[in-house]
Amino acid sequence: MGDLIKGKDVANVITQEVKEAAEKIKQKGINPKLMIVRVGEREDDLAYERAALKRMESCNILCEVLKLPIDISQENFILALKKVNDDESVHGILLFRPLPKQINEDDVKFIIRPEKDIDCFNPINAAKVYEGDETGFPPCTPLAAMEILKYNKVNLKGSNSVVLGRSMVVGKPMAMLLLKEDATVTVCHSKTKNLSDVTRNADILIAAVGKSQMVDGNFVKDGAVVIDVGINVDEEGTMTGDVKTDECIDKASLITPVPGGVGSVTTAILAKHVIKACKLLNKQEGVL
Ligand SMILES: NC(=O)C1=CN([C@@H]2O[C@H](COP(=O)(O)OP(=O)(O)OC[C@H]3O[C@@H](n4cnc5c(N)ncnc54)[C@H](OP(=O)(O)O)[C@@H]3O)[C@@H](O)[C@H]2O)C=CC1
Ligand SMILES: Nc1nc(=O)c2c([nH]1)NC[C@@H]1CN(c3ccc(C(=O)N[C@@H](CCC(=O)O)C(=O)O)cc3)C=[N+]21
Repeated sequence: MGDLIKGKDVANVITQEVKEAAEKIKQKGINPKLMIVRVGEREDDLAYERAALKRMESCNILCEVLKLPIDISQENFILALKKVNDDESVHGILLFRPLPKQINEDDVKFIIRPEKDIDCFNPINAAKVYEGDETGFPPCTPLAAMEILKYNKVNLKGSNSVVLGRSMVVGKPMAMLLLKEDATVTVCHSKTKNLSDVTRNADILIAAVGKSQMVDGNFVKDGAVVIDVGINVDEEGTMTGDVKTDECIDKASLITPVPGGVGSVTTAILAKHVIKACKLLNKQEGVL
C-alpha cells in the first residue's frame, strides 16, 4: 500500500513565497494582475477559474475574467486577445485551452507577448521549454507535477518515466521537464498500442488524458510513482482524476489524489508566474 501525496503542502509553501513577493511589489506602487480569458463554459475551465480566483485572492494578486462566447469568430477572438495584451494594467494572461474548433491556434499563438504569457501559449516560451532555458514560462501544470516530485524527493535520474497525453499544455512540456532531469521518457497518446504494457514499465507515470478513471491497477508497476493530472468534472460537479486511486494505491509507492493533488499546486505556480511576469515587465520599463 503506497502513500497519498497531498498537493496542499507544496501549494502552501509556494503560496506563502508568492504572497511575500506580491507585498514587496505593491510597496513600490505596482498592482500585479492576472487576466483569465475563457471561451465558452467547459467544466474543467470553470473549475480552474474558481480555484485561480481563490488562489490570487490569498496571494493578494488582482484577477479578472474575460468571458467570450463559445461561437466567437476568429476575427473577434483576435481583437479581444489583442486588447488584453495591450492593457498595461495586466501582467499575466491565462488563456484556457483547448480552444473551440473554429479558432485556429496557429493564427493566434503569437499574439500574447512572451513576457505576459504565463501558461506558455506563445511558441517563444514553448521553445524555451524545449531548450531547457528557464527564463520563460513553462506551463503551470507540468511545473506543478515537477514540484510535487521534487518535494517528495523522487529520484528522476535514469528513471523510466511515462507520460500519458501529448498536449501542449501538459503532455509535451512534461516530457521535456522530465528529460531535463535525466529521466528516460516515453510519451503515449490515443494511437499508442498496448498502452497498459507501456505504462507497466514506468517508474514514474504521469496521467494527463482527461478520461475519468482510465488508469486502473493493470497500468501500474509495483512501487511506481503515479501523478494524476486529470481533472474531470461531471454534471453534478464531482471532480475525478484519470486514475483509479483506490485500486492503484495498492501497487504504487506514491500517488497523487484528485482533488487534492496537482491542481492546487498548478494555481500556486500560476500565481508565482504572475509575479515573475510583473517583475519582468516593470524591469523592462525601468520601474523595478
Ligand atoms: N491538474 C491540473 O492542474 C490540470 C489538469 N488538466 C487536466 O488534464 C487532462 C488533460 O488535459 P489536456 O492535456 O489539456 O487535454 P487534451 O484533450 O488537450 O489532451 C489529451 C491527451 O490525451 C490523449 N488521449 C486521449 N484519450 C486517450 C486514450 N484513450 N488513451 C491514450 N491517450 C489518450 C490525447 O491523445 P491524442 O493527442 O492522440 O488525441 C491527448 O494527447 C484534462 O482532464 C484536464 O482537465 C489540464 C491542465 C491542468
Ligand atoms: N491553458 C490552460 N492551462 C491549464 O492548466 C488548464 C486549462 N488551460 N484548461 C482547464 C484545465 C483544468 N485545470 C485545472 C486546474 C486546477 C483546478 C483546481 O480545482 N484546483 C484547486 C484544487 C483542486 C484539487 O484539490 O486537486 C485549487 O487550486 O485549489 C481545476 C482545473 C487547468 N487547466
